[in-house]
Amino acid sequence: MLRIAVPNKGSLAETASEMLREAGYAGRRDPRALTVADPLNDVEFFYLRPRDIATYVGSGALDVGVTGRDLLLDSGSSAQEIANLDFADSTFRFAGPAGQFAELSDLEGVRVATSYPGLVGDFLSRHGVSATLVTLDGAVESAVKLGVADAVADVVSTGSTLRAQGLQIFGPVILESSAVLISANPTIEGISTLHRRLQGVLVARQYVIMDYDLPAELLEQATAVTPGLESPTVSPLRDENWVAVRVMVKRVGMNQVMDSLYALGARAILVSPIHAARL
Ligand SMILES: Nc1ncnc2c1ncn2[C@@H]1O[C@H](COP(=O)(O)OP(=O)(O)OP(=O)(O)O)[C@@H](O)[C@H]1O
Ligand SMILES: O=P(O)(O)OC[C@H]1O[C@H](OP(=O)(O)OP(=O)(O)O)[C@H](O)[C@@H]1O
Ligand SMILES: [Mg+2]
Repeated sequence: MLRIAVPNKGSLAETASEMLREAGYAGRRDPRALTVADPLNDVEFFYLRPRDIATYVGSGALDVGVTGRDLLLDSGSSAQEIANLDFADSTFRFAGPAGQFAELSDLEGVRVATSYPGLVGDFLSRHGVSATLVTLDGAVESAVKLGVADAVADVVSTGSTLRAQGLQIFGPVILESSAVLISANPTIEGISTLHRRLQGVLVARQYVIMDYDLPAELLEQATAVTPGLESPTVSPLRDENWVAVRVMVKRVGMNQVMDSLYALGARAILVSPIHAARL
């Protein structure tokens, strides 16, 4: 039975559980349950703090888990990233009071507040900067105003939390993060099925099926607009000057693709969602 760690709280929890449900696994009926058995799929879920997941998976106590790339690196765990799950995208950045810091070397000797001392400490030492880390649990952006640090290093998504505290990003990007699937031993039986199922959910979320009718002589030009993942399916129509094309298209930008196809001469352009996929 594959033992899977799932975030129980925070930014990762809801989407992780949603993706697993869409992939056909049992979810939590009781939102406070710590474990859920799913004998039909031969897996058992353990709902844990996202920060702790890399520790459980790295030690081999659990086989595989969902966490953030930033949390994995911060933990120093020996678990490896086996797939990008493409949600909870963020960047990890330094920030300070507007105008006070311009580059990384300005951090020499100052106090930097963070909830990710492992990640930030490694980054600073790799770049030869020595600063004093002030480790906080959260709401790190308040640390400067409250006088316990001179700068911060934290997760940035829209940047509105930083702005609201009068802080400005500076220096290099510490890390581009997102939710990831991790394991200490990716060859464990069952992990590849879980991985493929989650990839299927990502495809179903990111792509649509596009069908259209097209004068046959325009097929090369239309294929340049919608190349598909491998190659479009082309079927004959009763009118032999026309063909029907079926192809996968990225959901983002699909309206521009429809406009381009229409301008080229395609008609009856239809879009349908993908409910599940195995590529
Ligand atoms: N605003 C955000 N946008 C995108 N990802 C985020 C955001 N805040 C945190 N994350 C990501 O969520 C993960 C942290 O999850 P965690 O549950 O520890 O923190 P949280 O969502 O900040 O919850 P809390 O701080 O309330 O415990 C990290 O991988 C981090 O990059
Ligand atoms: O760039 P933004 O879109 O503003 O998002 C970034 C903020 O979101 C997270 O905070 P969270 O709400 O999890 O609170 P926390 O600081 O207590 O972790 C993160 O720690 C940042 O503070
Ligand atoms: Mg947080």
